[in-house]
Amino acid sequence: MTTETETGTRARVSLDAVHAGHDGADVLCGVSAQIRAGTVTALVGDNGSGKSTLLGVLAGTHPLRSGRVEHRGSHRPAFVPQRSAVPDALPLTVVQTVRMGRWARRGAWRRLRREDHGAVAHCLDRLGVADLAGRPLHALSGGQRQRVLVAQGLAQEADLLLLDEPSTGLDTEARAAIAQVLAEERDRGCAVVVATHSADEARGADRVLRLHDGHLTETPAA
Ligand SMILES: Nc1ncnc2c1ncn2[C@@H]1O[C@H](COP(=O)(O)OP(=O)(O)OP(=O)(O)O)[C@@H](O)[C@H]1O
Repeated sequence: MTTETETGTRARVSLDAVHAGHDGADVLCGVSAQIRAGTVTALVGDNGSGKSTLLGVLAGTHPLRSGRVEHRGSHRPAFVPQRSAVPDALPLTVVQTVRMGRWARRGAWRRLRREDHGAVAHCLDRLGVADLAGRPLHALSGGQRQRVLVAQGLAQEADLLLLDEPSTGLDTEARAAIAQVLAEERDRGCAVVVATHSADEARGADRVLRLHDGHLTETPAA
């Protein structure tokens, strides 16, 4: 049986000498890392340094040129994309968007159960968007839509949660709400990786990894 302590120290995902990129050019040049359960890792680096590419590799959606990625979780990773990566005109309401997060557990288009609806309501509540549940996504502000995407990620109840700049463009209250839910996810044993340009978000993490010139280095968390 796995104890709490072991859960807290086990790697949810390991990267070994990963090379990956776009259009023939390597963006990640031999990246190795272990992401442990029950931690928040901030992924920092300049624009174009490869943070989104690395999140795609961790999610298992971006192809490797060489190296290895090993997942040890029991569910598919949850990935919360940058708001700009999601079309503004998706014909979905807020609650429908968050319900899609449950498909990771039930299978796409399957009938959701009472517990799924409960989980969706809880996630809407945690991100402060319950009162927007019936609104179409395209009728939301950018910050509201960003919170809905995070709620969709939470609804997956994954053991590896990857977020691409979730706090960009958010007001102070929304940033604090996201910091709070990420800490809660960590406390339930989830491995959280958050790409960020925010010094505050990096300061709140257990660990900070910096991408530069295709290489990943650990920087002290302030
Ligand atoms: N679809 C793509 N096709 C070609 N090149 C790409 C593609 N996506 C990213 N790149 C290139 O890969 C490199 C890394 O991009 P990536 O989006 O991973 O960086 P990032 O650190 O997330 O950047 P930002 O902080 O601006 O979001 C950049 O040089 C970028 O131009």
